[in-house]
Amino acid sequence: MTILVTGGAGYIGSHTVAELVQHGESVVVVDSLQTGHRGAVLASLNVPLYDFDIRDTAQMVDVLQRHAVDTVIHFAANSLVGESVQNPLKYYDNNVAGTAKLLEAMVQANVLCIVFSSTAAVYGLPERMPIREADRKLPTNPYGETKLAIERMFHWANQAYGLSSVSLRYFNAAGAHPTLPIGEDHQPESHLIPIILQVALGQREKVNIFGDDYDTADGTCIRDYIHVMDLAKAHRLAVQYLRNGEKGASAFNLGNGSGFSVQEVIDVARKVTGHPIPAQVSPRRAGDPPQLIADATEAHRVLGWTPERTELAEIVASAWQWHQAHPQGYQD
Ligand SMILES: NC(=O)c1ccc[n+]([C@@H]2O[C@H](COP(=O)([O-])OP(=O)(O)OC[C@H]3O[C@@H](n4cnc5c(N)ncnc54)[C@H](O)[C@@H]3O)[C@@H](O)[C@H]2O)c1
Ligand SMILES: O=c1ccn([C@@H]2O[C@H](COP(=O)(O)OP(=O)(O)O[C@H]3O[C@H](CO)[C@@H](O)[C@H](O)[C@H]3O)[C@@H](O)[C@H]2O)c(=O)[nH]1
Repeated sequence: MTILVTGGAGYIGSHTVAELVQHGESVVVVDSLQTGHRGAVLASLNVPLYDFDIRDTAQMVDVLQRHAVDTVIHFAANSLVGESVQNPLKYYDNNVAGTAKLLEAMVQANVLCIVFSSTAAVYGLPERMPIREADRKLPTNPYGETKLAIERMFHWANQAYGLSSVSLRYFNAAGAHPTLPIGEDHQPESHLIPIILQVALGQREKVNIFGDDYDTADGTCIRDYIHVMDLAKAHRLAVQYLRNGEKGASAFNLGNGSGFSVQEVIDVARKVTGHPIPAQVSPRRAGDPPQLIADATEAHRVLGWTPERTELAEIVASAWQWHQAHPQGYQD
């Protein structure tokens, strides 16, 4: 039994590949390398990397059959909120049409289990905190909208083709692998923690705080930061859940259940790095909800998932270790 990982050369995908390999799984990666890195896959030994687009149905069917794949983990997507507002069709094409093409290949190859990278962005402006899976979903940007459309696609594909799926709604991924040389390298970087650490490395002058007039204790946005290796573990458990014969289309939040403001993240990073990390308040970023905190009780109850690296200082220190060792990222 082999697991095919789309987007396995990307940030969360590569950590999940490493986790699977370390647990004795046979893994194959399909990644167009549009934002991923060959080196991120090379770090996990003996994992074949096929460099093609998930919309190439013929190649996908061939790889699914050749490697006797039983489950797909699907990370491949575009995922920049701001870009999705500027260019929504790119997101509908790569995320929604891309997933439709992937499912077409899976149905042809009779591979009927998928674990999917969904997001807290499906909720939009949440009706209550912490957020539960059944809460209202009204995305505030095309990125979240495409992820929600894909979740709905799984529902209908279940009815029509018997596809079983688990959608994992991540909150804010951060941190890096504790031993292998893999970590976060997005070009350009838009995520808060790596940006803060680039300031500590002297690569940026300061961090911009996007708004300090939100209705939160210190006025800055609150997020639920979750270590990338805890996300990786959840994918391994979700595959197990499907292999145990679970049918249908389920969805789980993945977060620590505690929120930290942008200001608090900067303060923690100052302690971890020993750098003053200059910060300045700038205007709000369009589409940012004030607060996103997960209720991940269901992932614990159903998948048996318990995050292990829950302290924010530990998560920031893990990212800091990677950025110090790889100040220019993968350099590919
Ligand atoms: N980073 C986060 O905090 C976060 C939070 C919630 C959800 N997600 C979701 O998790 C997934 C992974 O995020 P990431 O931060 O690791 O992103 P990433 O950009 O590092 O990884 C995505 C990978 O998919 C590949 N890819 C994209 N389109 C492809 C295509 N058409 N065919 C083949 N390969 C393709 C890219 O080359 C890249 O390697 C995404 O689906 C994203 O929407 C991320
Ligand atoms: O230079 C920066 C960058 C970010 N922020 C703020 O920091 C917080 C976190 O931002 P970021 O790291 O960009 O993450 P999010 O926008 O919360 O989005 C992430 O988390 C979402 C789920 O919560 C996922 O859907 C997205 O894919 C993922 O990028 C937000 O309040 C931002 O406004 C700043 O103040 N300054």
